[in-house]
Amino acid sequence: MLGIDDVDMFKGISFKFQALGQLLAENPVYRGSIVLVQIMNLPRSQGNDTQEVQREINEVATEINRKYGKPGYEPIVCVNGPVSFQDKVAYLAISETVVVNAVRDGMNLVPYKYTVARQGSPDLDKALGLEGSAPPRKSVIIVSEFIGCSPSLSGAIRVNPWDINQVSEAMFLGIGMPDSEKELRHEKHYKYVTSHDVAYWGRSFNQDLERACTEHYRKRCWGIGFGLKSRVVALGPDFRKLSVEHIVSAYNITNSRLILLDYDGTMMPQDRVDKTPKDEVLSVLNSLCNDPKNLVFIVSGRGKDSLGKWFSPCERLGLSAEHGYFTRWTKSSDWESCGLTMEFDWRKIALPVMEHYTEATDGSWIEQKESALVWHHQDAGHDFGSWQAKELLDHLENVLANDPVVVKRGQHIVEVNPQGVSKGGVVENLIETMRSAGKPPDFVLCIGDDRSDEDMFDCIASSVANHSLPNTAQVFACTVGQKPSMAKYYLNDTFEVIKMLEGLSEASAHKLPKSSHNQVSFEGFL
Ligand SMILES: O=P(O)(O)OC[C@H]1O[C@H](O[C@H]2O[C@H](CO)[C@@H](O)[C@H](O)[C@H]2O)[C@H](O)[C@@H](O)[C@@H]1O
Repeated sequence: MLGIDDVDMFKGISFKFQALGQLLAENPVYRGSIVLVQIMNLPRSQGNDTQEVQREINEVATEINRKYGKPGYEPIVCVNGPVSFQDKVAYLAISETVVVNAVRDGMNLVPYKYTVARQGSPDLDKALGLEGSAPPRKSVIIVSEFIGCSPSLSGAIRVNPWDINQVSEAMFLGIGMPDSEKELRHEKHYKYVTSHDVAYWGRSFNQDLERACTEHYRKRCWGIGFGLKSRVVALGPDFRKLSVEHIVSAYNITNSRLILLDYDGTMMPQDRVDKTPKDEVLSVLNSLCNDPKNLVFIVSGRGKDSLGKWFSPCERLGLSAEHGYFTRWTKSSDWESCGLTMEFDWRKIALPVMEHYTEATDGSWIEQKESALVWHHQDAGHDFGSWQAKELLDHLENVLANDPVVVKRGQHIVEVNPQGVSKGGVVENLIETMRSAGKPPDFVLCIGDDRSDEDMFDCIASSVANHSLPNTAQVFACTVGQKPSMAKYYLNDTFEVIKMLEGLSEASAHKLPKSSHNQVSFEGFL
């Protein structure tokens, strides 16, 4: 076995020695045959800490050699640098295993150099006396999970360098590994190293740079917010504030309007504790619903019971709950479920993971909806909650990789939804229903603040592109707050949203003949 490291406190050299000690303690059969050659490059600095590391390394090596060595055999051979390039190549080429056990490091090229050296060359074969009969190439890499090259070494045995047991087991595994497996692992690494050469990295870096520059010139940067909340966002040149005059004039000339409104963060401020809609909200929704040219839907991630209760004063309002898992066309109609066949076995996997994060994150909690599971962290510490949410998202994506679900972040939430259920699907269905009824929408207003609402904007953009909407349709996809979004328009907050909707309802009120207040519901119309 071989190690090549600088002598510094991050390289985990003494941990590596301790792991070898444990291996020899547990497997006396290896005493006399296993040798770890540790090449120690000269330290790059000469501080007290380096001397301390050197002292510790020597102590551990001496102790292990005393315990498990015998005349003519030392399990640990330290080669103090500098060691010439040729000598290093020679060591690399003949070592069965390389161990890179740093607790922190940059890229660390030792495993790549080892792979190339083990692949050899005709000259090396000649030097090793293998000319003409070169056997298949094989190698074993034991690598710390905390160093830059680790993710690119898919055939390596990855270890936590702090865990002496694990490193020792990895050595045991490497030593006993069948040659055929060593060959396969070697082949993987060699392919990677030879295809990801300097020219490859140069090209991909250049491509990234070009992509970033294109975006940079296409977008405009804005400084937004104050104090700790200030940030710079890059926004498309067409992204602009939704002007009430503009939308009202489009509204006035159209006859089949689809109005889609998210709830939390759009109609209801995120920070309000009582989520019941205010009277002014119910009133504006009712007057929009009263215009026979309008189909108005609340499209929310909320459950059907809350939405049903909150919007009970709105007879003609359509509700889409749990991101479209449930739909109710009017107050008097029944809730319909989305019709997809669902299996919910994934809950048994997702729930314990969420519970684990809830336990570890004070203030967080789990919401169990009929179709989805949601982990909330609004009341947890701001930074810690966001950090945990990122971790949880990764964790859930990993454990649910083979399940029919989508894991998403929202405002202070991580949500697991069944695949195929999204707000985008709701929009698609509504447009299709209006088209089938001979009333394709010539006006679409869609407002939302969150990532799940981006699915609606995406669907609207596709409907324009594939002509599901008439060419002349007036389309207003609007996000709440200035931030990168697929929407072309923004309004700053829920207050502006309600004001704008009031503008539309006034426009309706001016046009409506008095008798229209007795019109039929959209359920009948569609
Ligand atoms: O689609 P929306 O109408 O925007 O609903 C999305 C989620 O709303 C609810 O969560 C939100 O309110 C919580 C307080 O009641 C708050 O803690 C959280 O941060 C908000 O995202 C709801 O509980 C979720 O199930 C919805 O998906």
